[in-house]
Amino acid sequence: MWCSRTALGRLQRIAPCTVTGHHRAMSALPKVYVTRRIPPDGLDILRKSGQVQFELWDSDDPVPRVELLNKVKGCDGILCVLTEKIDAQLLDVAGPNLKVLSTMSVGYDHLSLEELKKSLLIWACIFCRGIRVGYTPEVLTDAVAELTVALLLATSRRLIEATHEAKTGGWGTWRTMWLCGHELANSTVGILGLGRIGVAIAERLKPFKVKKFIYTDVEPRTELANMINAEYVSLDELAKQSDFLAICCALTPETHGICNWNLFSKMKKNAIFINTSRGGVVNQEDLYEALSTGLIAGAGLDVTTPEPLPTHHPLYTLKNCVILPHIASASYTTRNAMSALAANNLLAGLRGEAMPKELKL
Ligand SMILES: O=C(O)C(=O)CO
Repeated sequence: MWCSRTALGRLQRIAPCTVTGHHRAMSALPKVYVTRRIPPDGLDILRKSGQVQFELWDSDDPVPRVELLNKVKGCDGILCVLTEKIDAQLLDVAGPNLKVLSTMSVGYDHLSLEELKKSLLIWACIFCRGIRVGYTPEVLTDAVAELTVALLLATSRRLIEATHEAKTGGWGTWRTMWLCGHELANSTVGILGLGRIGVAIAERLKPFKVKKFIYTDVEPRTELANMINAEYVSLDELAKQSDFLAICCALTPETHGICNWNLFSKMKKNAIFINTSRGGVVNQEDLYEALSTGLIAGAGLDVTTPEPLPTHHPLYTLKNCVILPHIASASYTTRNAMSALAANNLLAGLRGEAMPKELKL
């Protein structure tokens, strides 16, 4: 149901699905479905715009797929988060009104880009979906880089193990080699996938007296690399030379499972592997083998496959594996900035204007 604000009080009681919108000439306003309770800045922008009537899945948990498919029918715009799979089925159900998809994320591996731009043959007519896509790069770079450094230090200096020992009586006396880790001073830091986030990580690590930054990507990224004085190397060399390896690449068919036995077996025994990109770039069985056999020293993962990683997963049993629940961008400032940018992308797209951050399809 699509309603005016006057009906909002009544409808809010049937949470988590809340209806809201603008009550003047409601039927004329574009219809938008927001697939999650997004941070307040973005919601305020949508509410105050007077430009759309929107319905929101007012919950911290993902909207069930059946509900999602039901709610997107006839929508002009969708604002989603990274847990929603935007595929052919959803786009078919949404129908030809859908003009804009705005995701509150920098990653877009949950969107089927091919389907978004596809032409379809319906009743002998060529119908081009031509859906424009907004996303949220840059606003989360600082938060993700900061968390990556925190995770790297927590893993390399064994902070989680250490607090556990202190709390559970393992702290006997000061011991010469107890809980020793690996330090950044004089190290080589490797970056797999050099973009804004990789540069921001390197800038933060430099004051720790890192000796050398190296990176690999599909091709040299000279301008970005010059900002951090990083050398372009092959994937093999990256594995061989890195004392710390930060994974910063997008998940694509080419990077799916790229961190596998082949990579781990070339890495140094003292190497620390850090992933804050997407779980799908890692072969987790191979990582488990590498960590449990001492092939590499440790891993810090903010992302896994699946998410959430089930509590019985073998990676949790390893002391040298620190697992976080996908929180790299989770600062109040950043999540609000992401929601505001997602809202502004959506509104600009619906007005037929250039979006502040539009994905080139
Ligand atoms: O924006 C993204 O892609 C995320 O993973 C959230 O941090």
